[in-house]
Amino acid sequence: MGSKSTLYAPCPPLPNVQELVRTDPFQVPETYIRNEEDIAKDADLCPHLSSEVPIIDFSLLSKGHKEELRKLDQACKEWGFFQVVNHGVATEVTKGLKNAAEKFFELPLEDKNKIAMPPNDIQGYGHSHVDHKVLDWSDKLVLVVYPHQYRKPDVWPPTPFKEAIETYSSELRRVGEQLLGSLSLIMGMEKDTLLGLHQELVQPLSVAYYPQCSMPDKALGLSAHSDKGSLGIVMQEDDVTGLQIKHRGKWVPIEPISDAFVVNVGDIIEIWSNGKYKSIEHRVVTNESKARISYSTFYLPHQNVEIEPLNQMVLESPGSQPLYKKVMYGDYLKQTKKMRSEGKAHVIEVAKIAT
Ligand SMILES: O=C(O)CCC(=O)C(=O)O
Ligand SMILES: [Fe+2]
Repeated sequence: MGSKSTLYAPCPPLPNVQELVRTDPFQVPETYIRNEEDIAKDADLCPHLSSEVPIIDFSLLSKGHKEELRKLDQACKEWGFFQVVNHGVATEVTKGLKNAAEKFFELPLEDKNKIAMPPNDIQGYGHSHVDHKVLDWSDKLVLVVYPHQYRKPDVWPPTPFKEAIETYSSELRRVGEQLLGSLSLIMGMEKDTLLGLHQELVQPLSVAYYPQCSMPDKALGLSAHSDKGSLGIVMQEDDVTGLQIKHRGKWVPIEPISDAFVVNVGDIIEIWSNGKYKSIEHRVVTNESKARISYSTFYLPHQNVEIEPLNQMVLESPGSQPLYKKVMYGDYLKQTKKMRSEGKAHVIEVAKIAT
């Protein structure tokens, strides 16, 4: 016995936030309240810049239209975020997922907990454990959908939610691969290069439920972070704004556009592009009167892939020097997970070369 067993004792599960609100809509436990300093920084909110977040026509992009590719390059350089329209995913598919998810979150907790995330795991319904920061005002269902062999059938919901996830994710695989193709082109490579560099395109889906919150300025639905994969695609609901991105030191809300997806550059594209394309900090704020559900698809490389700035991106950058060290993707994930830093300081600490 002794210290080792204490260290590895399973962490107690975090509270279910939806249930907290159901039992008392006005309670916000201390563990969710941000520190004063952080809250004071919210004066940097800039809603009027929302209309400037780039919008890209996916169907033109897929056909290789020069102007759309130029817009993509600009969006990834200046914003790290953009919305895509005309993505070709049928409304029945997106609606199908939204309807099924809404029904799932309405179930009693004991039913939802039939697919609870086991301790020390990242798949299933609940929260992956965090021991170092203010808690997020949300519950999540996280599933690795592709490749098939990473699936954990015990934490998948039953039909019809299961089918809706399958259908949506297979469509999103096509959209993600196509976007990686367009990114390869604007990085001066063959269309299939970035996809190939993943060795295996790992694709998790995170369905997040952000309950209403009686203290929206004190608790965040999701604290500031950057995504650790190559790309992320978020489907938002039409009627609740929550996602905000850091643009030139200010928080800019991403206003939902009906039938659009929000796409963002992750840390790995930032490293591959030697910092030309930016993995931007983002967060989700809470809403006093409405719950919000979001659907985030992530694309990640195989954990044994060595990530480093690509040659031609180094050559075209000022000074022609790599700005990031070589790091194995699995190690990158492990190291960044251990870190207590907020936001995207982990990219700097783990991969960036001091200049
Ligand atoms: O809920 C959202 O809009 C964004 C979620 C997100 O950024 C994430 O899960 O990494
Ligand atoms: Fe994110």
